[in-house]
Amino acid sequence: MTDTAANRVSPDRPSRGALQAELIAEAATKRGRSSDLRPLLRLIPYIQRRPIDVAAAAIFLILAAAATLALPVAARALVDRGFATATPEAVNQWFLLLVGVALSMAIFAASRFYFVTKLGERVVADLRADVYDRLIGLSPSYFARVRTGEALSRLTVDATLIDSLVGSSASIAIRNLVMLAGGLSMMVVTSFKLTLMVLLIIPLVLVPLFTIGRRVRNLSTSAQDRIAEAAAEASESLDAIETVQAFGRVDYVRGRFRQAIEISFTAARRRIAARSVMTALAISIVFSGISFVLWEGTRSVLEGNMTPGALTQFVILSLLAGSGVGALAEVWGDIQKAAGATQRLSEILDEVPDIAAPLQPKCFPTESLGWVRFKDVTFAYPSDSDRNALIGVSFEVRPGQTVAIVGPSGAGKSTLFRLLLRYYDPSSGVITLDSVDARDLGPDSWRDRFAYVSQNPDLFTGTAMDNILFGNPYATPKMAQEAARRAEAEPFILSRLGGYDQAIGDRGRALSGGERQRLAIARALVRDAPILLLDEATSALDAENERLVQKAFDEAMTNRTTLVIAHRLATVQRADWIIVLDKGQVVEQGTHYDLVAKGGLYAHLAKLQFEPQMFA
Ligand SMILES: Nc1ncnc2c1ncn2[C@@H]1O[C@H](COP(=O)(O)OP(=O)(O)OP(=O)(O)O)[C@@H](O)[C@H]1O
Repeated sequence: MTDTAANRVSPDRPSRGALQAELIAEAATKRGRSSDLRPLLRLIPYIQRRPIDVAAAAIFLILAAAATLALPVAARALVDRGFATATPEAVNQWFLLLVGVALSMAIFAASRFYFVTKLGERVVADLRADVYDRLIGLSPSYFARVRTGEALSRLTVDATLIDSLVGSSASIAIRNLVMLAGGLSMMVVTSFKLTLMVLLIIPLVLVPLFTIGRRVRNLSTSAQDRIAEAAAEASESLDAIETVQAFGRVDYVRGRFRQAIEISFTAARRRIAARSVMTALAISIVFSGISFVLWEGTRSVLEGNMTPGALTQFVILSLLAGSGVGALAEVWGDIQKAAGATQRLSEILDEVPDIAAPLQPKCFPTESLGWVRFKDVTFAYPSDSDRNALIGVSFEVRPGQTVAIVGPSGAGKSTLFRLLLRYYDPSSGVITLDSVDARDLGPDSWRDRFAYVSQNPDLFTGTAMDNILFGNPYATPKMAQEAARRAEAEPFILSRLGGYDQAIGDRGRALSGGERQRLAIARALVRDAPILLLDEATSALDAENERLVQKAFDEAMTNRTTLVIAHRLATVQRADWIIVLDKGQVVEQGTHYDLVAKGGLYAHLAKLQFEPQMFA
């Protein structure tokens, strides 16, 4: 981790990671469950990829359970033989055996914990990576349906739930199942009658405990919600403190906060009361049960039907079995939650990208001309399939030409770029580059031939050099510097940022609009792609920045086929050809002077949009 200001935390505050973990854990408690456990089958291939860990986990699971079950046997031997023979040596021996059993239990349990938890972390790491691989390859139409926040929360919260399942709940469940099966069989062997009694008592103990347990859980969620509401109330009024004070509503706000606090206190009191009842019930039922079995057992010992050691063994075994049932019931909820989480992650894994490579993708000719053609292209966004955003659009951009696309807002200019970058494919019609149909290629090889500068370019946290090389990971630092020079970005990189290797801050937010755009032009230049797509910023830059960006654009356009969504007079005047879009259709095309002379939509737009610039 680099030592940036954002990462430095004061020692008495939780770190960013700790806060994040807390938020994720809180969100996880509120996630829904699924009574259908089938989605969990989806995890099997991930588990199968780690056979050694699975084998080690299984072996230590069984060994740890066996060692735990050996403990009551050792206790029995100690009581029956140790006490009976009563020689100090025998007692020493039996205690040594007991310590030996306990020690091996410790080693097996630790190894089981290590392998099972490691397996869980591994499975979740693999699953997370797969989900992210899938997400980043999906087309923007997916993110029009599913909010980015939702996708991210699946990647964090749901993956955490699966983590806790594979890394702990599953291990608890399997361990307790093994113990329960082993414990019960040993109990039957030790005393069939007492086992029957225990089997009757266990549900008597557990049913009321679970009923109240569920109520306590619901009450504690509702108490947390009330606290969150009170906190939101406080934060809203503190944010608006000036308004609160200006309107003399301080007492009113105090009253409301007090009320919110009281409500949350009442919720908390209910939870505490339910918990107290549960504690009392738990202690009384469990101990009555134990006493009853002990009473019956002691009578058997007195009648000579059982040795004291066998009774000791039986009591320990039944405690182990009882806690096994309790643990199983407790993790049942986690297992259902993890099934829900796996289901949500599987939905992402099953998502098929809209744009996929054909089975037998074609290749571009090695020598790229940069010749773009739209042939009768019609397109509707999947989220708005009744309305065509482009209708029968045909035009061509010949190698090396600069073509400006103009049109009123909503005309379809950006949509045209989105089709060129293959975020979507046309509903009908064909887009070709150097005579190759876009649909005959994989999206990556198609996009390789394009460099794109958007209106408001995304930059990444990192250095200026990282950001330029993002355009082309194969470029050398020297090529990146050359690109920055041509994009007029070098002066501010050296002076304001302090060099190529200096961080540009959180996503370059501290850079001005012009600086961001010049860095983005450098990123596009280093890509050295045959087609350049430029989306001129509509927001006004100051005169100096405007001049620099324009120079950078001019440099980028030289010797390259360029399509530019134009907002400036200088750009349209310099373009070889202008395409005028309106309501998704090409309504005019020609040169600036032809189109002005024609007196159509372009002439009108030029008057409204460009002319003021002539006098600026
Ligand atoms: N993701 C989307 N889903 C549905 N409709 C969309 C989507 N994006 C754009 N549209 C619609 O498609 C039409 C064309 O939009 P587009 O963004 O291409 O216009 P534009 O010419 O670039 O406008 P502007 O100059 O304001 O950016 C508009 O009617 C718009 O509402």
